[in-house]
Amino acid sequence: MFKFELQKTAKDSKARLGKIITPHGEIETPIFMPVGTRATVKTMTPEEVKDLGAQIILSNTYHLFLKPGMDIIEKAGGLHKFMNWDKPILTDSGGFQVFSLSGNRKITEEGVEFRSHIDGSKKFISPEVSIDIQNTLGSDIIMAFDECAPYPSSYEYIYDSMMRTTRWAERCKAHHTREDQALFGIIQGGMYKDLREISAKDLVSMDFPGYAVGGLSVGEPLEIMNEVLDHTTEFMPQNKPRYLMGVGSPDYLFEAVERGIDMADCVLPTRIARNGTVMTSQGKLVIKNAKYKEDFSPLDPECDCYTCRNYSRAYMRHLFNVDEILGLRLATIHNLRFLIKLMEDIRESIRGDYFLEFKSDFYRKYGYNK
Ligand SMILES: Nc1nc(=O)c2cc3nc(NCCN4CCCCC4)[nH]c3cc2[nH]1
Ligand SMILES: [Zn+2]
Repeated sequence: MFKFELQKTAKDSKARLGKIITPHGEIETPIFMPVGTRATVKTMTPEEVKDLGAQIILSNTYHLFLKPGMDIIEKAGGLHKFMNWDKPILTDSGGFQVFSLSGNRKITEEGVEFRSHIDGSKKFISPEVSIDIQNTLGSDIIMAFDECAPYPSSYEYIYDSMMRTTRWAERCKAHHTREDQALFGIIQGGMYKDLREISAKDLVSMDFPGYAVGGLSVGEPLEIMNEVLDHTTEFMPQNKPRYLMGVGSPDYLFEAVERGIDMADCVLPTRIARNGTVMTSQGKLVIKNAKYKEDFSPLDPECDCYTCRNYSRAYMRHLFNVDEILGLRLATIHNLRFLIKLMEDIRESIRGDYFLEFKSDFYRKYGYNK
């Protein structure tokens, strides 16, 4: 039902090629996963997401639990049917969202009491509740219920939080029964290398089919993320997928792949698209800038997406200037294609043993002065 095949590891970095096999299809790694938090990749139809080359999308337990609620999704026959997406889906467990979205919440050993960010009503999620929700959603890869501690946090806080997350992971594993879903453990430990090692070893001993590195991309400098990540992947099994949560700009993706990460997700490309910022091979571009008023070239001359093949920067600037919905869609198509294509090129560079050269060429053109 769920399998990971490690196909190649680079000689001069920890970058690797792999393939994940799930009941809804195969996923070539390294992979970027578009986010469809509330059962839609915002402004895109599933067919458009597929045409962009997306192999798997992400959705969120927390949001779907609140709206439309599990009753409706159950009656719809699960999330795939409900949203008309027949490829793999990964669902996050609600841990991050509860801690980052709802204001007041109470964490106990049992779980987390919080108020819905929609109507303020009292809600409760525990490891068992999170697993039950994800079982109902029917996603192919589900995540353990964890606490993503804020940055910065004290050593003591991270230690207690990480140990509780490990106890919650045990409860998730004990409660999860669906054979056709792969439950990933999530490694915590903040920015403390010794705690990352403890968390990784404890979770690896529970033998999950895959592991995520949580608690990163929470505002820490990229250098710190890199250091913590480089250390953490040392304790993650070679033969299982490694998923870095919440990462989605070109540099973060390159740095993560270089340190042995296979999967990543982020709302960034779709979110910045909706406010008119697009990623191009020459760096980011804010389309509302007056300098594009009469620029009839495509967003990115090197891009093969529908938007770049059919529309100009001047037209895109016009659409954003007059708040036309088409602008949101065309910019989203471009940004998603840009990252999906980047991951295709990264996979090709690992296959051909030129990943590090590809990375430095890309950084130079994109304007990263690293
Ligand atoms: N269950 C769970 N556990 C985590 O530790 C976690 C850690 C995460 N870190 C992020 N970062 C997202 C950063 N993102 C950047 C672009 C704007 C919106 C926020 N997402 C995460 C999701 C996560 N989910
Ligand atoms: Zn494009």
